[in-house]
Amino acid sequence: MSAVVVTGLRKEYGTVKAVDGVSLTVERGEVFALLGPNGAGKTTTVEILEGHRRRDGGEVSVLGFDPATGGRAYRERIGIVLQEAGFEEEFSVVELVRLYAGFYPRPRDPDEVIEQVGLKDKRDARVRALSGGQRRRLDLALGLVGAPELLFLDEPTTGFDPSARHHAWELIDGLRSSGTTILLTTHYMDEAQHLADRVAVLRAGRLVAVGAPDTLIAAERTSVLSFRLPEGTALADLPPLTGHIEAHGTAVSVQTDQPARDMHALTGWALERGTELTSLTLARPSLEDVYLDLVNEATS
Ligand SMILES: Nc1ncnc2c1ncn2[C@@H]1O[C@H](COP(=O)(O)OP(=O)(O)OP(=O)(O)O)[C@@H](O)[C@H]1O
Repeated sequence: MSAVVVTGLRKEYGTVKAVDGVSLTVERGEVFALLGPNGAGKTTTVEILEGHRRRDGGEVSVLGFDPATGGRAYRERIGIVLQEAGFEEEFSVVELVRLYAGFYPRPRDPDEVIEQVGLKDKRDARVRALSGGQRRRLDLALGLVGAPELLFLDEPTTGFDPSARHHAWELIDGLRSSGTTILLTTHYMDEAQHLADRVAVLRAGRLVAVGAPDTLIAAERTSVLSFRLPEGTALADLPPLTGHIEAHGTAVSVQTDQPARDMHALTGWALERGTELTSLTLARPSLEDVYLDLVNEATS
């Protein structure tokens, strides 16, 4: 059984179609990232799955429950890490994690969770004395302490310093290895590319792509050959290339889906002329390139 099955999901606010017929499936044990520009409908979708918002149409099944009616039995099996959780400021870290542990039937050991999120040094610190990044780690600890089968992570590393981000990525990789299903939202494409088994790109309430990052990259974008025109040569002197050529001054880029052929033509041409192609690179597009293409295409 899949962890999440969504069919034809709809949510409207007045005339705004926040979610407009979204269908997707998240498999058990998968890390699934919802991507999309501000206002695309990510939070609305996730909150409906969490049981925090009512849907206007469509079917939703999460761990076999309808989140709208699943109640406590459902909430005990999921973990939610929100962007801005309001905490009891006077509690210490360990007190708060213990408090949350008490809400679940089979919680994890609070100290183990505190260590896992990298807050061991702050175990007895008051919440009000934590930095922004440390609060986010505490958010994560509170989401994990109930030993959830499915964890919702809303922009889990926003505000983290680079080393804290990498620590969070390792933690999420570790949760995946232990079989936890993770549904996350993020605006960081490198994060999605690193963590997610599959991503879904939402725009204006509709899905514009779903798939493994590598599959989307392979399907949507060509490779890019870049180099500088050798002195004394013009664009017109270049050999025939299969790709699309763009030039800014002497900087040339070729978008090609036949990189070996174009590279061969170009280097053969340069060798024949006895010139060097300085700063020649062949780059595979990143998920960010693909994402920008997808959300921009959808605008036009
Ligand atoms: N409570 C609400 N009342 C009215 N409109 C809302 C409400 N919540 C969201 N919307 C609208 O629904 C659309 C989708 O919003 P949503 O918060 O789901 O987007 P998002 O993809 O999570 O954006 P972000 O990346 O900025 O968090 C937006 O147009 C938003 O203005």
